[in-house]
Amino acid sequence: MVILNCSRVVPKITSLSRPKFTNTQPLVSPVSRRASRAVIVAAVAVSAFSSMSYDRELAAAKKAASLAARLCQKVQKALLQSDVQAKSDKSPVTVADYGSQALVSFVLERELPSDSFSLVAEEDSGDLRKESGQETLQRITKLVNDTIVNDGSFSVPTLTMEDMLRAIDSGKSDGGSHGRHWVLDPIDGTKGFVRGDQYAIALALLDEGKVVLGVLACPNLPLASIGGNRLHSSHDEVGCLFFAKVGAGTYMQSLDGSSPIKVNVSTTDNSEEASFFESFEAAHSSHDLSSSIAKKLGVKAPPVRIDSQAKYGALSRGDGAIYLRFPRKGYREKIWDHAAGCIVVTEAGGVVADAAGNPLDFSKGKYLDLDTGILATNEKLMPLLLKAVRESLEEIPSAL
Ligand SMILES: Nc1ncnc2c1ncn2[C@@H]1O[C@H](COP(=O)(O)O)[C@@H](O)[C@H]1OP(=O)(O)O
Ligand SMILES: [Mg+2]
Ligand SMILES: [Mg+2]
Ligand SMILES: [Mg+2]
Repeated sequence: MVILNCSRVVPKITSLSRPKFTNTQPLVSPVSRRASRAVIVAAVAVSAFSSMSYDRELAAAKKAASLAARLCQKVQKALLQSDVQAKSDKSPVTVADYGSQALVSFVLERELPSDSFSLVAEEDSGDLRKESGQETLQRITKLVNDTIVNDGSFSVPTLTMEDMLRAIDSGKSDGGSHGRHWVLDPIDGTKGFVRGDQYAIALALLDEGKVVLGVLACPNLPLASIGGNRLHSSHDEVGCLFFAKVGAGTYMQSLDGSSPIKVNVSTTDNSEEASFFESFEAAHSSHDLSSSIAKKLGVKAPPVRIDSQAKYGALSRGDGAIYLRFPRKGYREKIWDHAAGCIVVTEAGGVVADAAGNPLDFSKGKYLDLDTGILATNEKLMPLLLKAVRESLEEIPSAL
């Protein structure tokens, strides 16, 4: 049995050689201006949804993500090596990914019984329906039932293995531009989860193709800032719940249930003091490209490398000012990897765009159809960032 070292939950911070560049002039090209305008037009369109309240949905989403976080914490604390299985794409998937998805689906359906329910989620029950998946399915069923019983707010008979398969498969919706669809990554950053590092339960709601609310539960993220050169200790209090509703701002509370505080992205317009986030896994995002961009911007601080949409959460409270993500050519971004994080950042005053400056479009089904990469920062830095991205992509196209 492998027990993960759970005291090692503080994100690892890898250093980057200090750039010597002094170029800080914000020479905004017409293309960058057009791209920035496109993002602003999209923001105005989203404001049409601000009049809706979505209060019930947000309360249900917070409850679902918090309970799923509890289940995941329990599994991460005593992760059996045999919990890690290979899916066809070779990514590790654990009983916690399935359990989290079943639990979120169960809670949303219970809390919002009158609504028609559509869920676009990462996992499916295919492997669990095979003979070889029976033991795993039993363990998932026990985990979910234990979590529900411990919570004490649902009076339901014990859920069966068949209930579990149904709950997981209710995440088979394709989403799209009509009606409402929940979007779920039951564990975002599974590699971080398996390593004992950062991960997130990411849940969002689409209404007519727009993200109208998002919740990010980050069980291992310190409540205090992880930005800059701050030193972390294993005594830092961890466990953050970020939530955002269209037109209503972004808030953070502890997963233990403290009062929410409003959070805002960094307001710096000085790119030299803008530290940035990127994937821990170099295979998920080109570190060469972000290093080149950082040099052009004159960024002095080393990158903060952590797994999952915890990066969007940290950005939304100003721990750093930029998030860069450049997957290898051919990788297709999924909506559940960005929907919750995107609204958490935009409602905190940030901007999220692809490498051409276009806003992300969540209305096209499971995948995001985008140009090259994803960037998030504040409105003041975005034009400068887009220019640095364009130049770096021209200089080192082989980075992707
Ligand atoms: N080859 C890949 N390139 C880019 N992203 C990937 C790749 N494989 C998995 N992912 C997904 O990228 C996200 C992790 O991003 P990051 O590296 O920023 O933490 C996760 O959603 C992860 O999926 P999963 O939800 O299965 O963990
Ligand atoms: Mg996965
Ligand atoms: Mg993911
Ligand atoms: Mg996942």
